[in-house]
Amino acid sequence: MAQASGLMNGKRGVIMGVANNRSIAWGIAKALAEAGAEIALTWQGDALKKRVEPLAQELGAFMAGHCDVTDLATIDAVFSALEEKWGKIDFVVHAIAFSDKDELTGRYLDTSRDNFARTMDISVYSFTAVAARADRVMNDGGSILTLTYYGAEKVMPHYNVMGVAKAALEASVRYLAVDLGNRGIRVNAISAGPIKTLAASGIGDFRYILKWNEYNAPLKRTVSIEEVGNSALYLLSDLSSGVTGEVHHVDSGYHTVGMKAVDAPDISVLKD
Ligand SMILES: NC(=O)c1ccc[n+]([C@@H]2O[C@H](COP(=O)([O-])OP(=O)(O)OC[C@H]3O[C@@H](n4cnc5c(N)ncnc54)[C@H](O)[C@@H]3O)[C@@H](O)[C@H]2O)c1
Repeated sequence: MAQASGLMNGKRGVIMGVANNRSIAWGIAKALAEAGAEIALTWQGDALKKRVEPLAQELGAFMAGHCDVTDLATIDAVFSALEEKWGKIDFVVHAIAFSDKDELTGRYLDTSRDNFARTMDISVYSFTAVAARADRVMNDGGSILTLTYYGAEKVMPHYNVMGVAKAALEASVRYLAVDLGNRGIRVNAISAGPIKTLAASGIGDFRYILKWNEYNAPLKRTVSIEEVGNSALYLLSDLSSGVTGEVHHVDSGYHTVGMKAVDAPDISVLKD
């Protein structure tokens, strides 16, 4: 992406949700760093800190702190650390979601109240909580991005309560875009196609979902974290200065098709 070099010069921001080098957030971090951004990373707990630390070193990123979004004080602490280090920031990436994997299989109907509330808290409310804190330390004209999935729009096998959460997350993007628009701050989402990450491994029959996308998407393949990163670079840079409240699909075009492709094999569920 040599043509992107310098696009993010002078811009600073935080990327929340790197767990390892397969995380979508890591694909975004690499694209932004390559384009000249100064980056801060957060981590969830000591176990992940060990994985995130060497990745941060690779990009010269600032380790902004432990953040478990169920504990709002940890979000406050991260934004205080960013303010202390940089004063103001220009972008925030929220790549955080969680649901009990026992409920990411079978019927949506069987979702428990506890897991429904926890899934919504971690995967939806946290975005609003982060945006509220970002508002206080963000330069006018900043950009905020979250990650969603097509299961928000259409029923996907096993996605269940996470689909309901992503629908609410996408609605949050639109409401936050209005709340922050008067300062020129933009709020968007990338709807990524399926990618094999730690979070995705909790979803039932995920290999089948990957294969189905590969056979039926217009581009006849799945997407990489680098491709999501490059689209994130557009949404976080001034190239997209007229774009807000948008859900941008980076899914090899899968969301445009209505049926199995005529030339696609009629596969059945694949077991690991
Ligand atoms: N992988 C896919 O197929 C796919 C497709 C579309 C959208 N997404 C979305 O992309 C985002 C990133 O997921 P990923 O696939 O890169 O997986 P990942 O496992 O690499 O990242 C998920 C991140 O969420 C964080 N997280 C979970 N609970 C948290 C909490 N309580 N507090 C703070 N952080 C918490 C984890 O620490 C981890 O860093 C998620 O929102 C996911 O729903 C993923």
